[in-house]
Amino acid sequence: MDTHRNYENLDYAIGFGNHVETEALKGAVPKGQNSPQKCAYNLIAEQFSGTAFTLTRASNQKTWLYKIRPSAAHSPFVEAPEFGKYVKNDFMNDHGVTITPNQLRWKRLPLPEKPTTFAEGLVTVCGAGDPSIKQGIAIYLYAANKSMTNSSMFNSDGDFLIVPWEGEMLITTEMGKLTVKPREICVIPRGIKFSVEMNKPIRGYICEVFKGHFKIPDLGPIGANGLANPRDFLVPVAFYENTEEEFQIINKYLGKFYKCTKKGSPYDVVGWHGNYYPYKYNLDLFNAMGTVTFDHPDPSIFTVITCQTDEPGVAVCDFAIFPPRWMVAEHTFRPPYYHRNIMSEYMGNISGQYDAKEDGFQPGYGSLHSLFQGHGPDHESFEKWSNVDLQPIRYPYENLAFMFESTYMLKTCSFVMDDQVSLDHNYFHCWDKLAHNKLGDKP
Ligand SMILES: O=C(O)Cc1cc(O)ccc1O
Ligand SMILES: [Fe+2]
Repeated sequence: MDTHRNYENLDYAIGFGNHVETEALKGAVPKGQNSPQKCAYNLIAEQFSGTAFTLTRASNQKTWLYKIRPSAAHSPFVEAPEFGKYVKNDFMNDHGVTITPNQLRWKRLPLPEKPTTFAEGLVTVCGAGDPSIKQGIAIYLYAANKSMTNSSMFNSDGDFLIVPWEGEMLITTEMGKLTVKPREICVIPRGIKFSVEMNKPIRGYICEVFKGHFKIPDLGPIGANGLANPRDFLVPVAFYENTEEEFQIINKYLGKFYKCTKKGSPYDVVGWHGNYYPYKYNLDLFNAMGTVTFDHPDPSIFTVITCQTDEPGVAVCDFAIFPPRWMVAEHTFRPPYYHRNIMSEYMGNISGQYDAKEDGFQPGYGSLHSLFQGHGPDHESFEKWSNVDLQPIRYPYENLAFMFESTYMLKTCSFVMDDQVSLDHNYFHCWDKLAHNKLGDKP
C-alpha cells in the first residue's frame, strides 16, 4: 500500500471558483497570452474546457495547462472490463436494476479481500439518466486498499463529489496534489486525470452529476456570510513529474472503462491558470445556521454545495450535512420531522450517530428514501425526543451524517439489492412500534 508520491505539507490556493495561476517552475505560465508560439521550458499549451465555450462568463470554466507532453500522445484506448464490474451509468434502460419504491438501508461495503485500487473499487448503488445526454446522477460507494501506481483515471461522464468516511485519500491530479480525509470532501470535475493513493484502506461515498458543476449555494436572506464560506475551499497548486516511465490511463466513458498506455506521466503540468480544477473542503468549517426559536428547519439550510438542474432551485444534487451544532429549539420535536418528499434522499454517515436513527445508522451505512416514501426517526428516537427535557444541547462533535438530495427518481443496481451482506432487510421494522400509536387526549 506504499504511496508513490510525497503528500506532506502540501500548499493550496484558497477560495471557491477563483481564477488561479500557479507555477512549479517560475515563468512556466506565459504572461499576457495563453498560447505563445513557443512556451517557456519547451512546454506545450493545452486548453482544458470544463464548460461550453459560449456559456455565460459567470458560469464559464476552463484552465490552461502548460505540459511537458500533450494529452493527445498515447496508444488507442481499448476496452478494460477488469474495471467497473460494479459500475452502471445508463439508467435509461432497466438492465441490471431492481426497481423498488421501498425505504432502503445498507450496511457498510466490506473492505476488498484482494488488492483493489480506487478505480477498481467503485460500486454504483443507484442513479438516474444517462451520461450520453448529460442528464442524471449516479451514487457510488468505494472501497480500496491499493494505491494507483503509474496509473491514472479520468471520468468523461460527470463530476465526482467524494465523501470519505474511512481512511485518508492521497490524490494526485493534473492540477496538483491534495489529501482528503474523513470530515473533508473533494470534487474532481469531469475530465481531470487523477490517481488515488493511500497508507491505509479507504472507504466512502461518491455522487456523480452527469450535467453541470457543483457551486456553493446562494445565501438569500442569510446575507453575505455563512454555511460553506468561499475562502475555506482549497485548490491544489502546480506539481509535475518529469519521467519517461510508462503510464496506464483509464477512462470512464459512458459508464464503461477503457485503457491506454502513455509514455511519461500525465502529471506533467508545470504551470496552469484558470478556474476548472479539483478542490477540497473541510466540513468542520461549515458555519451552520439553525432555529433559535422553535421548529425543525428544512435540511436545505445545511447545503454545502449544489449542482442545479436547468430549473433554478431544483437540484441534480444538493449535498447537505448534519453537522455538530447547538440545538436549542423550544417546545419542538428536535430530530427530523416525519416527512414525504418529492426529492430522492440518499443518506450516508461519516462519523458518530444520526439523531433520527441513533443506533441503526452507523458510519459507512447508506439509506435511500425515494419519492413520497414516508420516513423519519425510528421508534426509539421518537420516544426519546418526544419526552426529553428540552435544554440547549450540543449535537456531539463526532456526529456527521450527510445527504445527496436529488430531483431524479433513482433506480437501484441489482448487485446492491441482491447483496445479502449489506442490504438491511429489516429496515422497515424501525417504524413498527409507531404503527400502534393511538389517538390520545389533548394535553
Ligand atoms: O430524512 C432525513 O433524515 C434527512 C432530513 C433531515 C432533516 O433534518 C429534515 C428533512 C430530511 O429529509
Ligand atoms: Fe428525509
